[in-house]
Amino acid sequence: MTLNRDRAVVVSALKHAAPYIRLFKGKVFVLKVGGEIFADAATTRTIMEQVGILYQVGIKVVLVHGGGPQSTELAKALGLDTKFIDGRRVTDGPSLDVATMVLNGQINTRVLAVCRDLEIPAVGISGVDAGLIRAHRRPPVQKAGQADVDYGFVGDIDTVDADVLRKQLDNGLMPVVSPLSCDSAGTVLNINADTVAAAIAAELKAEKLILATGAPGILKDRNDPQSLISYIDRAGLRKLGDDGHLADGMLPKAAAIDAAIANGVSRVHIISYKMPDSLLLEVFTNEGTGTLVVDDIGALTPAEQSAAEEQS
Ligand SMILES: Nc1ncnc2c1ncn2[C@@H]1O[C@H](COP(=O)(O)OP(=O)(O)O)[C@@H](O)[C@H]1O
Ligand SMILES: CC(=O)N[C@@H](CCC(=O)OP(=O)(O)O)C(=O)O
Repeated sequence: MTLNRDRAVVVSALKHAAPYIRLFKGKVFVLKVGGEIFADAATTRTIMEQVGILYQVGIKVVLVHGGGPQSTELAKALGLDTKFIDGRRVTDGPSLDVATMVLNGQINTRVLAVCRDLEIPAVGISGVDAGLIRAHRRPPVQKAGQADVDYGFVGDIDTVDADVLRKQLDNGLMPVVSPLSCDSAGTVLNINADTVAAAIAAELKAEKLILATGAPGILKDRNDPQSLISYIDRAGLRKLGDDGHLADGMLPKAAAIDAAIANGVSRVHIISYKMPDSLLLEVFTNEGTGTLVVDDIGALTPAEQSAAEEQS
């Protein structure tokens, strides 16, 4: 009896997923996974198993990883100070070495090793490889009433060469991208991983940009995990920022989301890796678990619109 019920559940789940598989087969998804997720072998495996399913059903996945907490940890072990301003790391020479070791070394390799075990044919790459990301060093930023902020070796993106990734995707490989980048003279630059993922998603004209993080999604009140916003549009997200509801790592994330949508990515999802199966639920069901950001709430499907109305 239980066996029959289990079989029925499996068959029903597959039937429900079938339209989404049909819709997304061959489409490009850019998935950014925050470094916190890779701090633990079990959470790493959980997210990568879900990535493996996306890959197996024919979605062309580009995985961009972070590594912020690990860079902070290594800097501390080396006796280096860490400073973030508006969610971006102030990166002096020694901090850049740390970021290089952590992002291109530790985290990228860790993800590739799990992919080997899961039989996902993944290739490690960073913004420095070929001409993937061309950036320039961010000039000192002026802040009203304060001294200029020099972020050091932090880059702002000029161009993304999507062909570097397309060649891999077209050959059935899954690029695993470290956000480290460089300028045309070969100066290595540190760039926030959400910023990199958004620029890549825009250049690849991705179907979706998915940001997996530790927060449940975008919160109306950042101290209240129950205040999750399920749907929001660009104007709403900007207002949230203007009203002071976004801080720390959510600042570059919100800027990246805004840039991705402005450049043609129609759906950006923020999901929590702490929610079981959040990636699969977001992709293969109509009821996501995190926040969906679109250009204009009016552009949502009727089912999504009624859910958005219920929420407001
Ligand atoms: N309104 C908000 N909603 C959700 N998270 C927020 C908000 N404002 C600030 N945050 C902070 O932003 C963090 C997410 O950014 P970050 O830690 O940089 O994640 P990641 O490393 O995954 O990119 C959350 O864990 C939370 O502390
Ligand atoms: C300039 C800047 O802030 N770069 C980030 C790059 C890594 C990153 O974004 O990692 P998470 O996604 O885990 O936060 C940093 O050094 O922390």
